[in-house]
Amino acid sequence: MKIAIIGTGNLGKSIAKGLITNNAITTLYLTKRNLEDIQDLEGYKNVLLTTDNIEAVKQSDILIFAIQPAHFENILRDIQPYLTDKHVIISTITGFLIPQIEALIGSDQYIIRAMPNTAIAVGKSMTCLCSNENGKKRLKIAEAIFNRLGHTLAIPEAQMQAATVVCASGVAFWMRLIRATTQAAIQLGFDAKEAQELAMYTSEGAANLLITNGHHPEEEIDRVTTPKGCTIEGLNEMEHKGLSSSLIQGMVASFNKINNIKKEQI
Ligand SMILES: NC(=O)C1=CN([C@@H]2O[C@H](COP(=O)(O)OP(=O)(O)OC[C@H]3O[C@@H](n4cnc5c(N)ncnc54)[C@H](OP(=O)(O)O)[C@@H]3O)[C@@H](O)[C@H]2O)C=CC1
Ligand SMILES: O=C(O)[C@@H]1CCC=N1
Repeated sequence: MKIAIIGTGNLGKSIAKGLITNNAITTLYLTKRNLEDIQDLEGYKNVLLTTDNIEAVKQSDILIFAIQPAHFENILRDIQPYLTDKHVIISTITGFLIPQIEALIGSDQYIIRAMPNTAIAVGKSMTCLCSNENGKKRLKIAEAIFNRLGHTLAIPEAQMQAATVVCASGVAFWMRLIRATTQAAIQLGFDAKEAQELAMYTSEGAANLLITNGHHPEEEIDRVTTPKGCTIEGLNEMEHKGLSSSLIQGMVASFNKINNIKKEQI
């Protein structure tokens, strides 16, 4: 597949790493105004770095946009004259709605919104997808790309803001939980490196139990909490201090902020 990533910053570079590692490209154009930060990707076969978005668009079929929301409109205006029927437009931009994209480049384009996360760099992104009417004809292509780089779920566009919080911002939320677990493990006597090892692999194991068994989390919790044991003592203390409540409130705050980003743009 001939893919271009327009805006190779934190997310764009993560997508590029995932695509390169998974051999999911025939050519990969990576664009940004200052190429210094992505020089490390230059040596890979069939990977081309350029500051020229139009050249990348002309040479590619799949266009993945990963610039900041404020830059998207101007870039779409610049590349619009060069779009043809071969192109699939994939936007990862937060809060930029399909009708806004259609207003700039036309509803006859194949437009898909993807919400991946930075774990795409290691082929483990949870990516939500939606499309415009025409884009439904190319949704399978987007699913094929992102399924190689993790797990996908097609959702209505109305749920895209919520998906951003749960999946994209979610990586940061989980990192903080893993970091806090590491700090506790250090206080309980492990050195920092071992503490992080324990935290990372325990969280991986917990997630995999749910993925593999399809159980509800409480079912797995019931298997661990010995009556009058140490697990329930710790778990209840965490809940007295507001663990679940604090997570839920934080995610709702994050969601409200996205709605403001959207308003600021309109
Ligand atoms: N970070 C994340 O985890 C996620 C981000 N997103 C969304 O993805 C988008 C990108 O986020 P993120 O990667 O964090 O942002 P970054 O700021 O890290 O990346 C954006 C990149 O765009 C480049 N850029 C700016 N202007 C242009 C231009 N005219 N042509 C080509 N490239 C340009 C910038 O480089 P330079 O200045 O050198 O041009 C920069 O590296 C955002 O819309 C965000 O909402 C979605 C899901 C997850
Ligand atoms: O924090 C942000 O606004 C972007 C969107 C999701 C992840 N990063």
